[in-house]
Amino acid sequence: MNQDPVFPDSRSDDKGELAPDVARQLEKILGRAPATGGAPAADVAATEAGEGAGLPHCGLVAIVGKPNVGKSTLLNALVGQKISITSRKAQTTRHRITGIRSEGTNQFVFVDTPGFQTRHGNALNKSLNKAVTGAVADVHVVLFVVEAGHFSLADAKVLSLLPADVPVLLIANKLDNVHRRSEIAPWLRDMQERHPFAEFVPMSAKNPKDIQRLLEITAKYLPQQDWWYGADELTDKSEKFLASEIVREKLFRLTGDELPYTSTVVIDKYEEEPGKKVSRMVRIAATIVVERDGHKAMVIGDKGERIKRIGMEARQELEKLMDAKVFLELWVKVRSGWADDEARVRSFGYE
Ligand SMILES: Nc1nc2c(ncn2[C@@H]2O[C@H](COP(=O)(O)OP(=O)(O)OP(=O)(O)O)[C@@H](O)[C@H]2O)c(=O)[nH]1
Repeated sequence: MNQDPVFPDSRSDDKGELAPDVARQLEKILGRAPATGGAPAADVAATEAGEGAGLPHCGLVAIVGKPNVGKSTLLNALVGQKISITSRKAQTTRHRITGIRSEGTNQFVFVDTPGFQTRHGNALNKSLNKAVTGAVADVHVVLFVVEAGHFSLADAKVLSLLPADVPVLLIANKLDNVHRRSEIAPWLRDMQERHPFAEFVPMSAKNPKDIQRLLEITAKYLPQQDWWYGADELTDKSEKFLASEIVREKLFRLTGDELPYTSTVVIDKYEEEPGKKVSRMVRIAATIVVERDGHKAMVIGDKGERIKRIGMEARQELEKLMDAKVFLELWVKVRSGWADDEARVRSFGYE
């Protein structure tokens, strides 16, 4: 029998009461040929678009869900390497990029959505909700992760924050924990009442075939546009990227709420040389760009105390992450009207 690896024993589920689009989704999942069934991600995007085969697609993908549903596991599997950085201060950027996957003609840029990620129950409070919703509003697709067969109040809270005009894929994760697969169809029926999900993806983040299938499904929602990052970003360029992210994290953490989020960090120099006593030595020069003189004074602090501390903490963390001796030189510059996007592009060395 042509068994599906995701739904091995649910081919005869009654789908009669499912809405046609959900039934189609389910049909796709149940009827999918095992193992070899998936077209390459690039082809999927091109086919669904009907045209533009071979043209680049690139977009922002947010992974959201209550704690412990498997978001980090999913992100790491989708990106293919562990690069997620955590920050204690939420909303240091509108989009904290947690990973990039470039495959075929598609570039998936995964972004963190501050507030959704926290372990603390009180995080979904009112003041945070606004920022959370804002951060999700301009992504191209949202992966809303729940545990297959479950839907709690905490899941409902996260779902209620999602904007209506962004496609949301329901990721029913940990399918391997569901022993009676036949119960999934009625559960999906229930789920379709809760939100107009664009797709239903029962899967396991620990199953590489499911991850590949999810990439193919997600690819359909990436707009046709040039890639924002090099194909090798987060491999050989990743450390430069990490350096700017870590300086930025320390900057915002040590200035509290005083500094506007438009302040940014640009890496001016990133040089690696073989060390004499250690195997690697990295010299980094970075500029913290702020909008006003007052902000500059704030970053520098009394007798330079604050910038020293930012530099020291960033250096220590970078040394641990890179397993190298790091020399970090920090500068502060005032530039008003500094646009966030321009800064981001420059900080990655793409001008
Ligand atoms: N059985 C099973 N366990 C999974 C799967 N995906 C994740 N897990 C486990 O679920 C637990 C939580 O996973 P995380 O990836 O840390 O979840 P998270 O949503 O990032 O959690 P927070 O950081 O608390 O928000 C871990 O023990 C994972 O190993 C899956 O597909 N199947």
